[in-house]
Amino acid sequence: MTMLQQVKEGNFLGATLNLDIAFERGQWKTATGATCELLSRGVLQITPSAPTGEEKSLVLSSGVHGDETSPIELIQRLAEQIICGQLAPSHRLLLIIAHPDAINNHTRFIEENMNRLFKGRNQARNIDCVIANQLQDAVSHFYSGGSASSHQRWHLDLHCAIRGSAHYTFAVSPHSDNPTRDEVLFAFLQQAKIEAAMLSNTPSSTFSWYSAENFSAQALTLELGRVAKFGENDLDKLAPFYQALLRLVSQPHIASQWQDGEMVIYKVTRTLIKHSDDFRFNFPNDQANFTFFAQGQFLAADQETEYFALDGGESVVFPNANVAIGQRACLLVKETEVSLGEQLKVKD
Ligand SMILES: O=C(O)CCC(=O)N[C@@H](CCC(=O)O)C(=O)O
Ligand SMILES: [Zn+2]
Repeated sequence: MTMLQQVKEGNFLGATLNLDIAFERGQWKTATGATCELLSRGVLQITPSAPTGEEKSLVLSSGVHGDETSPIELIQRLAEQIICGQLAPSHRLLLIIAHPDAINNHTRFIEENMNRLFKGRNQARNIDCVIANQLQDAVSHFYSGGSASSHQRWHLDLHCAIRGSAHYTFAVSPHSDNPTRDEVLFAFLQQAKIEAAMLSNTPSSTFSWYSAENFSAQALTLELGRVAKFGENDLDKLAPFYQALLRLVSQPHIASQWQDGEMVIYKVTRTLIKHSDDFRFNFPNDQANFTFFAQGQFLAADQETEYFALDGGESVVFPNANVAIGQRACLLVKETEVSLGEQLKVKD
């Protein structure tokens, strides 16, 4: 079967991962009248049957890290429902299974962490850089074809965490000076029963940051449970998220009111960067995300620099001493109150 035949039968994932079959571009209509366009391997654009120009342009990406499989399974499920005519989208969608080589390799990346390669054009020194460049182009092209309002541009980049976590699901809102924290985005998180959200305080070079910074998109990295192999994910635990996603995709509008108090909000207080191979944490490698350290507790050391928890204590997220030098070794966060309004803002 050709790639296009497989995708038209609903097997977006199988066709994407089979590197023995050549990529084939193609366009077709589903039974609900939606138009599907396979733009490149793992990149499927869907246009609703009667676009008004006011609908959302929604990027849903998975597989930026090859070993984070539950989001990939969810994107396959969504693609299949749309392709097979069981779900009629009300919005423009760009469904992405990002890194077939890393997925086939069952690893986070091949040579470089792709989710640090979205700050602009990369020199094509390896497959991770080549794909990151292609994805930047795909997203840029997709947003240029949608509504003029940046509030209608959304990007949910779906991941899962390497370690256990006090919050099974949580969101990372990238930092941008653009208004990318609309109330309706956080209302969606609550409808999806996402347990916590972290508000970043400095720019990063992640895929969600790319869309927020360059296109003012309502963009988030979403952590959906814990890394497991294909077939071993407990997708029932992600059912509230998937049901909310189906409503987001299929309904013209979702309820926009954010209810204070139903989701724990953290602000990022510090990003610890690994400056040398001597970087080490003063806690075990498998320390759970959001573990709290009281003020003054020794957290980490890097050559002569020592890091201690600051005033009121801090919680650690994504600790990883094995990252490349110059990259983020962890985030330190603190629970915070936010003010309600059109945009979520940290109360200082
Ligand atoms: O569990 C971990 O340590 C990593 C999970 C993961 O891949 N997280 C993303 C977060 C991106 C962001 O900060 O928006 C990553 O590290 O790339
Ligand atoms: Zn990830």
